[in-house]
Parts: sequence; C-alpha cells; structure tokens
Amino acid sequence: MTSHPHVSFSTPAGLHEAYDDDDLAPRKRLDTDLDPAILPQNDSYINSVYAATNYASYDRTIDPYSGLGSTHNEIIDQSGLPDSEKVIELSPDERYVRLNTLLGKGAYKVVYKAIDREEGYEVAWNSVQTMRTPSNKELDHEIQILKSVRHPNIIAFHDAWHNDNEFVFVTELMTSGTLREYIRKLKPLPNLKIVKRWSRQILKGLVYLHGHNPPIIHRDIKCDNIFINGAHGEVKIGDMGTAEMKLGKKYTLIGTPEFMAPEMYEEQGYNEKVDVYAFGMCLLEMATGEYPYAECTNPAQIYKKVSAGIKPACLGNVTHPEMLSIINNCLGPEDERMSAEKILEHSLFAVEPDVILMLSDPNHVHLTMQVVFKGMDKLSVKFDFNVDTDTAEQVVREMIEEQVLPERYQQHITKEINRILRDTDKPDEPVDDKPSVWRRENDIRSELDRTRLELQQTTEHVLDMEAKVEDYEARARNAEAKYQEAMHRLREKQQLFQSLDEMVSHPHSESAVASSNTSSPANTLPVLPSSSTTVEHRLTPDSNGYASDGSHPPHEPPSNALVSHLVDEYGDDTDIDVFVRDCALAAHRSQEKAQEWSKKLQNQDIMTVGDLRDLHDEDWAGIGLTVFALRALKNMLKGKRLLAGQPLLPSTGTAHSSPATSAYLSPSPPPQ
Ligand SMILES: Nc1ncnc2c1ncn2[C@@H]1O[C@H](COP(=O)(O)OP(=O)(O)OP(=O)(O)O)[C@@H](O)[C@H]1O
Repeated sequence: MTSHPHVSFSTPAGLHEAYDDDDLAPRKRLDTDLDPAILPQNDSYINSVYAATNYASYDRTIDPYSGLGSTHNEIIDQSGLPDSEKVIELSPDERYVRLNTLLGKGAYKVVYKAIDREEGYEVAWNSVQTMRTPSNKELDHEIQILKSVRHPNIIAFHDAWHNDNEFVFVTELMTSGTLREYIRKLKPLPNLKIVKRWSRQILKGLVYLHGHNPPIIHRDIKCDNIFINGAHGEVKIGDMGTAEMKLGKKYTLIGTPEFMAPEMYEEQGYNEKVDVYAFGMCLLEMATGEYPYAECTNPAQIYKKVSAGIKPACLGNVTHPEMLSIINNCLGPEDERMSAEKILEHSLFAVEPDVILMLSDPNHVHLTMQVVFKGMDKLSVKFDFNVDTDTAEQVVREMIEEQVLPERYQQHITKEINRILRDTDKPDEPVDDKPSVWRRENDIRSELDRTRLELQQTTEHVLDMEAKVEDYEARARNAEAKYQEAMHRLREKQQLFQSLDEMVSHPHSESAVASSNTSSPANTLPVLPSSSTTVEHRLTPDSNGYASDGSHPPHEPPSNALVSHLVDEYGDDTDIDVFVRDCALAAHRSQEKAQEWSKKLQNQDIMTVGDLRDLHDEDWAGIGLTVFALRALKNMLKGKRLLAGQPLLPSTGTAHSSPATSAYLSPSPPPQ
C-alpha cells in the first residue's frame, strides 16, 4: 500500500483516493468508497463503475486448474476450497484464472493472485480501472514495450487485455512484497552487504532498460515498485506500465514526487537519467530506512525543495562515505549524474566473493573450499585446507601473494573461511543442513538460473544475427552477380565501339569488316568503299542535313550517312565549351548534353582543349562522363572527325574560333 501520492496525469484522481485507504477493499466497494465530489459528474461514468462492480462481484465459479464451469458459468461447489483459493474471474482466452487473493493495491491498480492454467504456475493479475477504454493502438504499443522486456531483474510481463473501464495485465508473481516493506522488516536497517546486493540487481535492470535503442525510461522507480523474492534474495523492478520508449525528450509529468528528478517537474524534457535520480532516492531509503522528504507534508513542499536543490533531510544520516558520494551524484544535476552502468562499475558495488565448502572428510580435517566470484567476473578458486596445519589468514595471504586472489578481498575471504571453520567445528551437524551453506547453494542456483537465461537470450541474439548475416551475404552475392553482368555488357559495348571506330578508320580492313558483320548495330552500316588516310568527303549533306544522293530518307538517323570530312585541328587554347559543343553536335547530342559535359570538364579545371590534351589516360575516368561521351571527346581530339549528315551549323565560338563544324560519325550511339 502506497501512502504517498502518485502524480499521474493519466490516472483518474478519484481512483487514487479510492485506493488510498488502508482497507484492502475489493473492487466491488468502488461505488460506495468513492467520494462523489471527486468523481466526474457524468452518468455514463457512474454507470460504468456500477457495471464494473457488478462484473467483479459476479460469481463465475471455476475450478482453478481444470477451468470446469468456465464456459457456461455453471456454479460448481467451491465450498471445500479456502476462500483465498476460490476463483473469481477468468481471462477472455480462459488461460488465466483470478483467485480470491488480494496481493495488494496501489495508487491505481489492484493486484490479485492468479493461475496460469497453461503453464501451471501462479501469476499476478493486475487490474487497472480506466475512465475510458484505451484504443487498440495505444494498448498494442504499451503491450509491445512490455513484452519486449525480458531480464532477470525485471518482472516478466505475460499477457494483457481490457474490458470496459478495466485494463488487466498478467505478470510474474513476486512472493515477498516490495523492497519498501522488506526494508522495514530488516530492522533496524538492512546491512551494507544486503544493500549492495539489492542495488546491484536494480542497477542491472536499469542498465538493461536504458540499453535499449531508444532507451526505455521506467519513470517511476521507487522502493514500492521494486519487488523481492525473499527465498533467493532476488530483486526485480516492477510496475513497468509507466515506462515508455524515449523518443527524443518526454514531456509527460508522471511519477512519485519524492523520487522525481527536478527536470521531470520542469517540463523541458528529460531522459533515462531520471531513473538514476530515483535510484539514488531508493539507495537513500535502503541506507537510512527513511522515506525521502518525509519532512514534507505535501507534494508542493517537495517540489519547492527539489527545484531549490535542497536534498532530503535523511541524507544527513548516511554515514558510509562511498554510499554518500554515489547518492549525491544521483541526486545532482542531470549532466553530472552517472549512468546506471557507471554506477554498477563503482567499487562500492564490486561483487564480494562467496566462499563455499565443497568437500570434507568425516573428521572435518581435510577440507576443500572454493572462492566464487559472482557477477561480472565469474571466477572461482578451489583450494585445500588442512584444519590441523593451516589458518585462514595464512592461506589467504599465500593466495594473494601468488596473485590468485585480489588483495582487496583479503579481509572478507579470511572472515568467510573462518566462518566455515566455525560451522564445521560443530559436530553431528551434517554440512548440508547448515543454513549458511544452504543459502549459498541457493544463491548459486539462482545465479545459475540467471546465467542460463542470459545464455539463452544471447544464443537467440546470435542466431538472429546469423540469419541477418546470411541475408546480407545473399544480397551481396546477388549484387556481385549483377555487377559482373553489367561489366560484361559494358565490355561488349566497348568492343563494339572499338570495332566500329576501326571500321570507320580502316573501312577495308578484315577485322573491321568481320566485326561489322558480327556486331548487330554495325551490320546496319554499309562498308566504306575506299580507304584513305585522309578523310574523304563522300557525301555532302544537303540543306536538310541529309546526304545529297538522297539515300537517307528524312526519318532515318543521320548517323548512318557515311560522310567524312577532315577538319582543322582545334588549337590548344580553344575554349572547352566550343570544343564540347561541336563534339556533341557531331555525336548527335543536344546542346543541353553539351553543357552538361562541359560543366563536368570545367569542374575538373579543364577549361581549354589544351587542358584536355594534357590529361593522362587514368584522368579521363575521373571526369565522371559516360563511356560514350568520353569516346566522342577522345575521337574528336584525335581528329577522327567525320561529318555525319548533320546540318553544318555555324560555330558559335567567339573567344576561340572553332574549326569548321565537324561531326563524329556515331555508330547508333546509346541514349545519353
Ligand atoms: N508482481 C507482483 N507480485 C506480488 N505482489 C504484487 C505484484 N505487483 C504488485 N503487487 C502488490 O500490489 C501492490 C500494489 O502494486 P503497485 O504498488 O505496483 O500498484 P500501483 O497502483 O502501481 O502503485 P504505485 O503507482 O503507487 O506504485 C504492491 O504494493 C504489492 O504489494
């Protein structure tokens, strides 16, 4: 039961008040307990409360394990069962049955014991009254988050559903209540070792949550929301309902005033460090047994202190210097606050090793012991101990000298060995029955369970990664095949251009003829009738740009007009624009294309024909022009210029005059 108010803008205030009395009233008392003054004056709301009341009190009698009677509401005799074992409610899919055992109630939820009939274990049935039915989208989002969270130090989420005005979710059942209740049980205070062990587990849970991308912020860490399984000393973070993926900064004010970092009040946005602040308050409560800001009587007073940077009064009761420094850091400014991971690495939380007795002869003289380092460094050191000749101090000193043990544990391990010696000294008591050894075995077993779970999670992760890698490999192979194919096609095209070039330059050479007969685009080209080292003007284009013999009807591309024309060389100082424009014209490319080529050349500081001539072979590739454009430019430069039936347009060159406009005979060039 939480006696301190819970600020939540998403929870109906009336319901807080309703649950804030100490009587653990079942839901059916809602209608009578609620103060009408704090209820919304709305008939439909009041009706829905009544509906919920009736629903809850409706006696759907079901056998907890068999579910008999569940589908047709037939009343079966439960008189043999104790009241607490009676079944009150069934989940929509009939997997979970709620028993008549109230585990507790908080500011906005009531928690009952339930049974998972599929797995056969007990679970916690959390019932939250809502003013409105959450949309499926909202619910799916929250459920998605909760289901994705799996860690030994976080209460497992199993299932969720909603009825009218009620949201139910089923979680792992914790047997020993909250950390807050437990602290009070360990009067006067839990010792340092226990505080460290609890803290380590809370921090591990936080490191896990904050390690998500984006981080999951719990937003309501406090000792009331941390639960204990007393038998194994296991600690788990619960009440994940308020956690939310951090997408940038959050602006929702939600939490418990005493545990809320100043930036949460400011509404300027906050990040996962608010959980570290709240952890600092938990540490303070564990170390002092006092609720932080107990000196304040209302949230407004707390807010005033927090925003003025005034720390809780009980901080003055923390005597352990390292503990004090960590708490101060947690409660300090956000940018100086350590991450949960950093705090976990702090020497205060370094795991103290356990010493266990493994073997003993019947006389308890020859003992075999083992130092077990839990947590991060899973080391263990096994050693023999002769009760008649050895002492704990001397054996530990030797192990430190031999660097088998770190020196900082000298005192602790010596103490532990002496404890075992004292225990074994007691005759007639079988070693196995000793509570301390039993406790350690349990510790190890639960550590083993945790490690198994971690291993399973890691294995799943590795399998997942392997599947992804295989997928990437397949994609890479596919891309490689496509690349090879493209290269092959490119090479074919280059060869084709080469042979066409050759055919144009040496029209009667065998290779040119051969290639012209084998390459499909070239097959359409007539073989030049005579060879000439100088280029001959075979056909003169008419005013329409077509050969004067009329062999090319106007709809045929002029490139097929076999007209050659020798033109003057371009001077080195010819403007590159002029040269390129001519070149494009000769290659039947538009002036826009010419400008594009020109721009690319000028980007490489090629401003004149001379600059172009100075280029080395390897520089050409870096210009960023297509193979076709490069070839056109190179051929033009080498003087392989032929008129191609294109109308002779006057050169527009001004600064540097262009030679008579020339054309490059293009073999059906690919589209640019
Ligand atoms: N998983 C669980 N196993 C056992 N008991 C539980 C579990 N969850 C909650 N409880 C019990 O129910 C009580 C109410 O739960 P809880 O404090 O989470 O409610 P709440 O409405 O979220 O309150 P608050 O927001 O003030 O923390 C707890 O104090 C605890 O005794």
